[in-house]
This record gives sequence, C-alpha cells and structure tokens, in this order.
Amino acid sequence: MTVRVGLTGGIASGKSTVSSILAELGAVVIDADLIAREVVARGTPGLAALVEEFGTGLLTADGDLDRPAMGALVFSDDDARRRLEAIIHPLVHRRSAELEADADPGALVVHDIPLLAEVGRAGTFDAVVVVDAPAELQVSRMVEHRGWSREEAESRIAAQASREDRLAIATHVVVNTGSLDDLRQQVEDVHADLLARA
Ligand SMILES: CC(C)(COP(=O)(O)OP(=O)(O)OC[C@H]1O[C@@H](n2cnc3c(N)ncnc32)[C@H](O)[C@@H]1O)[C@@H](O)C(=O)NCCC(=O)NCCS
Ligand SMILES: Nc1ncnc2c1ncn2[C@@H]1O[C@H](COP(=O)(O)OP(=O)(O)OP(=O)(O)O)[C@@H](O)[C@H]1O
Repeated sequence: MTVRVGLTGGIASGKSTVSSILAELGAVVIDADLIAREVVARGTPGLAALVEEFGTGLLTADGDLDRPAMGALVFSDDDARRRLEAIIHPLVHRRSAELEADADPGALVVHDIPLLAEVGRAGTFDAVVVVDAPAELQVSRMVEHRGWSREEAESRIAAQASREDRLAIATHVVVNTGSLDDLRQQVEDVHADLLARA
C-alpha cells in the first residue's frame, strides 16, 4: 500500500535537505515549490492567468515571471499574496495528484509542501513530518545562503504559519538545529518508522 507523507517546515528550515535524504532512501518526492514554478513557466495557462491578474509589469524582458518582483509584491501585501495563491495552488494540487498517480504502488510518496499547515490539508496524509528550526536560524540561513536582507527573510517568515501551528500537525518532528549528520540520522529513523506503516 502506498504510504502518503506530507513534509513541511518554515522557509529555510531544511525541507529540501530532508526531502533529498528521503529520496536517497528510496522515497518518491513530489516538490510543491518545483511544481509551483513549472505551472507558471513561459507559455503556460498559469502564467497567462497571472498576467491577467497582475499585468505585464511582473514579467521579465524575456517574458518569464519576474520572481524577485513578484516576491517583493506578495510578501509585503497579503491581499496580493492571496490572489497569487488562488491562481497557483489549484494548479499545484492538480499536478501533484497526477505525479502521485504515476508512482509505483507500495512506494513511500513524500509531498514536500511548504504551506501544508496554512492550507489545512494535513489530515489527507498518513503521516506529517515537520522540519523544525527556530526563526533566528531560518533568518541566518536565508541571509547566509540566499543573500537576502534580514527584512526580506523576516517578511517571508511573517507570511507563514507559526512554529507552534506547524508542530501541531506533526506526526513526526525533525529538529534541524544541529549538524547535517545529526539531521541525516533523524531522517533515517523517521524513514524506518514510515516504512513500518506500509
Ligand atoms: C512569490 C514567488 C514568485 C517568489 O518566488 P521565489 O523564487 O523568490 O521563491 P520560491 O518559489 O523558491 O519559494 C521559496 C519559499 O518561499 C516561501 N513561500 C512561497 N510562497 C509562499 C506563500 N504564498 N506564502 C508563504 N510563504 C511562501 C516558501 O517557504 C517557499 O519554500 C513564489 O514563491 C510563488 O509563486 N509563490 C506562490 C506559490 C506558493 O504558495 N508556493 C508555495 C508552495 S505551493
Ligand atoms: N543542519 C544544517 N546545517 C547546516 N546547513 C544546513 C542545515 N540544514 C540546512 N542547511 C542549509 O540551509 C539552507 C536551507 O536549507 P533547505 O534548502 O533544505 O531549506 P528549505 O526548508 O527547503 O528552504 P525553502 O523553504 O526555501 O525551500 C541550505 O543552504 C542548506 O544547505
């Protein structure tokens, strides 16, 4: 039987690192951030819908979505963020379901969904893994690895569920405050537990 797992965590908590370890261990990973990019690639109906909603000012000279400009808009304007989400989330949901339908029966399917706590879909999964890190560590990782300002980092955290709300939906918690080796060990333990549910 397929075990369906939701994986979530705040921005820069370490979700992608955890999902790549799970993929190495044999899980099928369906990455909502990646799909959210694909559904608004140049020439897609998703990008056409964004242009209709926000105008051509949010396109680059090449006709792609100008992601930094869109980020600057939606992480300082809740209404704009909701309008963006209303367009992108249904497209991501549909594509994720298609990818899941292609997975081998019996696979451990991990849906990496940054906004799982926010969208209220935790109950649709057999297990929910939350990658936990304190806000200060999230900010320092964003500043260090992405070159964002502290303000940009904090505006993204402010647009997300609180650490407590996220922990409330967890069946498994991975605490990412130590080394990468420590993270790997925790993920291996969680993986073994999830497999035991298959
Ligand atoms: C605003 C956009 C264009 C900015 O693009 P950018 O390349 O800078 O960021 P990227 O897509 O890589 O997202 C990085 C992280 O930002 C956070 N984030 C993204 N969208 C949101 C949102 N709507 N609310 C809160 N946090 C968000 C997540 O932690 C995500 O992992 C982009 O994030 C977007 O299209 N967001 C809306 C779609 C969405 O909700 N995606 C989240 C998962 S489906
Ligand atoms: N335990 C750790 N020790 C050191 N660096 C780490 C650790 N965990 C993650 N990182 C680094 O922190 C950054 C953020 O991690 P990662 O990309 O996995 O987070 P994320 O939650 O997927 O981010 P996003 O929300 O943007 O998708 C990466 O550069 C990653 O290599």
